[in-house]
Amino acid sequence: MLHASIAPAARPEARALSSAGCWRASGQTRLNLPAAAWGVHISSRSHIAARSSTAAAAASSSPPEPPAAPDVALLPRPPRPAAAAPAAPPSPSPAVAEADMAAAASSVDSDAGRSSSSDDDSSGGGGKRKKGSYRRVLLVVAAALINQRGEVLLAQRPEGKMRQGLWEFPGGKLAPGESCEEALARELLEELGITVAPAALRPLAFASNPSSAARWASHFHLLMPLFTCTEWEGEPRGVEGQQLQWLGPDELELERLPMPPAAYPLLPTVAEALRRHKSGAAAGAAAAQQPGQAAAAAEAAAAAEDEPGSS
Ligand SMILES: Nc1nc2c([nH]c(=O)n2[C@H]2C[C@H](O)[C@@H](COP(=O)(O)OP(=O)(O)OP(=O)(O)O)O2)c(=O)[nH]1
Repeated sequence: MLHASIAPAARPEARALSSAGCWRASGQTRLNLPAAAWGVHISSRSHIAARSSTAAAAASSSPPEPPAAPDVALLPRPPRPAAAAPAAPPSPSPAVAEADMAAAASSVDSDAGRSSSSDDDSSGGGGKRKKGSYRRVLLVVAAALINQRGEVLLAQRPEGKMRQGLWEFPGGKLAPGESCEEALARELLEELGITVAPAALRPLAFASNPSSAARWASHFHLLMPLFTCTEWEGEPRGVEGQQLQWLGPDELELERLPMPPAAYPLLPTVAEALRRHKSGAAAGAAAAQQPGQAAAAAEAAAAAEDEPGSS
């Protein structure tokens, strides 16, 4: 089952998703807490430790009391020992193995309450998910780059990558410690050779779907925030040898290009954003032609920019 949810740019929770990394999967709320928040947990833990040692010192003079129950819900779980390597999927291709390694490098234990990144088709864990275990979330960030003609850029996945040949919104997985915006700015530089300021990325929507491979579907879930971007430095080019194409809203909806699973459900939302972008730009240009209407033109353009999901 695939579905996408629109997260208009102006909604604070959309920004919260991208910056704080908070989501719900398998009935569990997961928090990717900022360092400050972890500091709070650590200090509350130290407090508990201090309380325990005070209690130990007092034990010689008074009968031991049961330790005060900490608010365990607020404490990060201790990291679990590394799990045994899961069974590999049948006959992995070199590309799959490569993706798996990259995924493992950016993976953190989801049981520690943090994000987990692992490629949906390439990570192991076959069979049934252990009852009560967390589903791993593959967090991928992507960009709808919109040019002045109101077209969006699609890139073809290069040879050697999983799902090679499919057309996607440029982007990729987060590296450890990166915010969504930082990861996306890095990916856009690596893949397209363009420089994007993280502040120029505006949340538009997100895709959320289980692994497309049925056997992994109960283990992995792909979550992909999509940002719009209208300002960058440099001319986009396929740094990894990938083909690029700019598409208008109608082409985007009608061409039915082969795409990876999380891209399809986003197409209507992106097409809508392109149309808004174009009509906003046209309104601005028309107003500019009226004598003495330069301010109105600027206002119309600014209003179009501020519209949720517009860029
Ligand atoms: N970038 C991108 N990935 C998508 C889209 N739709 C979709 O299902 N995906 C999936 C395909 C992949 O399984 C995953 C992206 O992983 P990736 O392998 O491209 O990530 P990466 O750039 O970090 O690659 P690597 O360094 O691990 O080789 O997200 C999309 O529109 N854009």
